[in-house]
Amino acid sequence: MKKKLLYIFDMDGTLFNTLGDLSAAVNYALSAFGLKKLSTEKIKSYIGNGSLKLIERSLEGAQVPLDAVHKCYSEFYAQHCREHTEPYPGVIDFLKNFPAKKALVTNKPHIPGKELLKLFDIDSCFEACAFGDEETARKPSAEPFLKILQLTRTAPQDAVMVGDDAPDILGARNAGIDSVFIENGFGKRESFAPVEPTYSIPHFADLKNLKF
Ligand SMILES: O=C(O)COP(=O)(O)O
Repeated sequence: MKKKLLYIFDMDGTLFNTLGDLSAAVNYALSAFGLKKLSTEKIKSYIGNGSLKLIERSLEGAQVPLDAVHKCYSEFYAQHCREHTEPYPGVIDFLKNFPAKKALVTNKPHIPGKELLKLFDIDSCFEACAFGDEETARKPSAEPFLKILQLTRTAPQDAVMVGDDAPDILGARNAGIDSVFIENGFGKRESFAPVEPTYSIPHFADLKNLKF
């Protein structure tokens, strides 16, 4: 297989362990509307398809206004997205030193997304970024991937998506891009079975040893 020229990364569960801050923000919003808090494991299973979907799933059918809870969540998370969040081992080194182009396709909204890139001083590592609240459809649509390929002038066969969840693996497939599944992120293989990722690695730190 040919060397990949462009690595496209997912954010939550791939570059960063954001679970602590995402859970705190979900539970803050649920409590503000008089609802019971959820376990971190439960919230983890609801992450992946953007912040509105995260809140819709977390409401578990409760009769409260979705938009108002989402606003409450988003305001809190924007203020508190840096408290427990850390990059996974090997992430910063790979982004700063691996000799390939890098881009981001995340379903995370741009405000906390950009905040984390700045916090860890990696915003200049990416040639192009697609966030979850932009005009293009979110993963698993092919749209954000096609936008990134166009912006970086890369052919699909020269790119690879690195992600931990169904929207990443399915979105890459929809765009005709190979994928690498990170096994210790937030997602589970069952969520995209019977589709298979092109490659699968236990941890992000294994990425630099992957031979295409
Ligand atoms: O915000 C989400 O729903 C998930 O974000 P991600 O695409 O970076 O995993």
